[in-house]
Amino acid sequence: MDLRFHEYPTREALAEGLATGLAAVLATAIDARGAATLAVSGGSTPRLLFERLSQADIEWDRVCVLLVDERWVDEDSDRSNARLVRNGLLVGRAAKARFEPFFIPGRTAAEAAPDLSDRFAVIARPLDAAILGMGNDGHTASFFPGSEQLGAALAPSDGASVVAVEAPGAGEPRVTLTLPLLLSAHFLALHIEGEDKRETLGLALADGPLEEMPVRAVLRQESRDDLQIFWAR
Ligand SMILES: O=C1O[C@H](COP(=O)(O)O)[C@@H](O)[C@H](O)[C@H]1O
Repeated sequence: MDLRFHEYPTREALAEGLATGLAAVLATAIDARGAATLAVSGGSTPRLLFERLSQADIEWDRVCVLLVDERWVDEDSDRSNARLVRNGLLVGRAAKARFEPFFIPGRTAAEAAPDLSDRFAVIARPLDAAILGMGNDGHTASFFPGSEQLGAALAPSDGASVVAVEAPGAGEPRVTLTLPLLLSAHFLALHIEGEDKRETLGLALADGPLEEMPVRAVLRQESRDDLQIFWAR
């Protein structure tokens, strides 16, 4: 598999390099279609990337930003991925971007998922860029080991673009974009940092059940041997 592995000397250099690449992808989409769609991960890894990307000199008012997954918590929670995006990415030049959060107050993830699926099928097609993260349990987006909904998230029989997910290691209930939608992204990257994540990546690239490390669903896609992996110590 021809995975493209980009190693940077520092996390700052990685953020600069990936932000520059993403800005070019978004600018190209804007030139071609007049609009661009960017799906980003939450968690802790993207903070520096968001800081750099928010300064990119592109037509942000033509960019739609969404998350690849969300923890089903209110935006005033530290666990909210939407909060991270609003505070970290949608500032400076990028404040003009349109953000499409998942969380709907007063509804559970399971209740909201069908409506979100319909809505994001329109919003997210096409995805110009999708940046995935990875947990040391081998999850990516909200594709978690031990989740009853993993099959539906990886191969939705009804063509869903968003599914609700629960898993022992997930903390709270979540929603996630489904794998087919993520794989449709023109530019698809996995952004990981630290020796621990590199070790986890090594395990994920080795033989073993996909269900134990769902990130394998992305790494083993022959149709996406252009997956770009960004890593810094
Ligand atoms: O829960 C999540 O975790 C992963 C990895 O997060 P990190 O803190 O290890 O960077 C993230 O990619 C995902 O979007 C998030 O919901």
